[in-house]
Amino acid sequence: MKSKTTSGAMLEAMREKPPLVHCITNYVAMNIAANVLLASGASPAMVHAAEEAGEFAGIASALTVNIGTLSTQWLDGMRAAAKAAASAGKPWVLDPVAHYATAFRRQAVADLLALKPTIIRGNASEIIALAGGESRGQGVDSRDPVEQAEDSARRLAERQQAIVAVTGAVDFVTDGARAVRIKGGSVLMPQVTALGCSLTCLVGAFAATAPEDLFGATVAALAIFAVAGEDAALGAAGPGSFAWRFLDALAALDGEALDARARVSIA
Ligand SMILES: Nc1ncnc2c1ncn2[C@@H]1O[C@H](COP(=O)(O)OP(=O)(O)O)[C@@H](O)[C@H]1O
Ligand SMILES: Cc1ncsc1CCOP(=O)(O)O
Ligand SMILES: [Mg+2]
Repeated sequence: MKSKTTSGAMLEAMREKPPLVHCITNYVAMNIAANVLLASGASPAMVHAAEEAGEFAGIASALTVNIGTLSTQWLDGMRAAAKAAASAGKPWVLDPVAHYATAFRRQAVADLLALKPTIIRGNASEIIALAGGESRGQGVDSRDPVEQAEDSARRLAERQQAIVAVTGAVDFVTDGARAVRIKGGSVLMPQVTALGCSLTCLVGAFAATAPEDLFGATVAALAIFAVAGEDAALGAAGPGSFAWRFLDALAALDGEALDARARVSIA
């Protein structure tokens, strides 16, 4: 197997040996997220029941947890899975969808943060609020620019000892010490529901492929979304055709093209 030092090499390694990714995501995202992982080369499994989520996390190579359509039973499954992943030393990714909206979500996210996610991926409003700032988010949608979330992301990464990815027009990734920005994507992406949730699952897939370089894995997932988003926007008539073009664009990208076209810069 080639060394996994670039986003493209990680993509090729994932396709060579598709990782089993345990996704606890929401009802809205389940189908598109599974298709995004398949198009990228990973093997998704959407498993959320409290009775089996802990056991399943022991089988999978990485876990992703998303609170988009939360219930007490789902939360029990998330906690069991996060504990199992953490105790097995497997990476797990948290997507704190609209965590600022209700007391139930705020408490759920506090419980999950205590279980030490290795990576946190959210939009700018979610990351600002998670770091303790005033966010302007409305429901699941961000109303803050990523630039305004960069300091929050750095603080959150230091506090949680985690990698934090903030997405939007220009994405930002930090582990508290290092930071990069990733350009690309399309204005049509926030017009298609659950693309952010799908990206969180894809971060899990890259983390499963390159657990020795979780920062690089996070960047690789965001970079393939950025490049495939640009490709899908060419010729898309609107959000509907963008959505299926995006899956095709993910599947069509190879490692060499990803490395040649990813626009990643040190922040
Ligand atoms: N204005 C934009 N221009 C280009 N890409 C965008 C834009 N807004 C979001 N994206 C991309 O859409 C994907 C989902 O991010 P985002 O919309 O921030 O997440 P969420 O759906 O959780 O709110 C990411 O790949 C991000 O880079
Ligand atoms: C619309 C909606 N409602 C609850 S979860 C969800 C999907 C949110 O997806 P994303 O965070 O990727 O925009
Ligand atoms: Mg989201």
